[in-house]
Amino acid sequence: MSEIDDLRKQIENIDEKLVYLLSERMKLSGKIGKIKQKNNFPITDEKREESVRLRWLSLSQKYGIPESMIDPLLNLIFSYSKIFQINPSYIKKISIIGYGGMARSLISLFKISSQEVVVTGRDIKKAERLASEFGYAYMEPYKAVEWGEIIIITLPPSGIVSDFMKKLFPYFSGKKVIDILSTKHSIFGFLEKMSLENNFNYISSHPLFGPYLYPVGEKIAVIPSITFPDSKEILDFWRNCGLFPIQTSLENHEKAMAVVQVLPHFYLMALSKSIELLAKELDVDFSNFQTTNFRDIYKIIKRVNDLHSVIMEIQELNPYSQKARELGMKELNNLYNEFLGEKK
Ligand SMILES: C=C(O[C@@H]1C=C(C(=O)O)C=C[C@H]1O)C(=O)O
Repeated sequence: MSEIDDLRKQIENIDEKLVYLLSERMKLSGKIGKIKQKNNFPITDEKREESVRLRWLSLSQKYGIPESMIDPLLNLIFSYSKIFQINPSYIKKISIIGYGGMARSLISLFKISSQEVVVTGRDIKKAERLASEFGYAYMEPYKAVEWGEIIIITLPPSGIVSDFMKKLFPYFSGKKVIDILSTKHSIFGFLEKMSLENNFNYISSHPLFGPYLYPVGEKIAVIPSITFPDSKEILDFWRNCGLFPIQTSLENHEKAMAVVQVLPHFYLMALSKSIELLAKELDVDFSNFQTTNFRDIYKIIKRVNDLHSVIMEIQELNPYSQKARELGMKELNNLYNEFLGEKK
């Protein structure tokens, strides 16, 4: 056996141990998941994740492994560890109207929590493609609505008030209906009215995460309406699928979104543009000089740019947007003047 073959054999032995240890770690995580479920604790424990991360960092120093390996490895381990903590205790029939990124994200969650799902929408091809990605089926709109116990509308505001939906609402009678918009302001009132007129139970939800796969342990805001005042069933439903639901009111939700979405997006859009302009004006190619902080910020900027239409929708529709932007401008100006003052 050549020396390389011998070393490769040793690597294979270690790989087997690594995979075995990963499976043992996942089993322990699953046990913790059962205890959390019994006590209604959230799956994600950020404090614990931070302390695990710090421990890994100090171990990486001890054993001479580059620190930069730790974050990507641990992020992957945490997300799969949390998948092992989902213990669905019941199965629901869920009809998804729409086939965008958030529909995909939620369907991935329904898949790993063993829920029954059909996908529907105006474009049969797109709905079929999304459904089959997870081994689910397409159903035509009226049938899907009739089949589902829970109807989740994942359309943008313009889709919710469209003729397509207006024709569909009469078939919603007796169903539990959820929208997932980031800005509820005008649409909440519209859907509440539709639910009164068409005799369905409307409860709004807002996933507090982006359109990525398997968002286990993430939070989702739940806002009851007149036709679905007791949110317990839907809080339970989201918990059963691996999310951490937070009940709130329409007003409180919009205020919170002004703080966590409107203001940061506003700054990030301006930052994105200013970075581009400054580099042009200074005539510098900075791509080889990205610091770790800059790389992280740039990743976020890229995500914000990728979600441009949703982000503009939030800026437009959130009732506290103008206030958030005014305050943001004022603070930027104050900071600017402070630096001017220091120079004098
Ligand atoms: C396993 C747990 O659940 C989650 C997964 C963690 C892990 O894989 O180490 C840590 C914290 C939690 O977000 C736990 O709470 O300990």
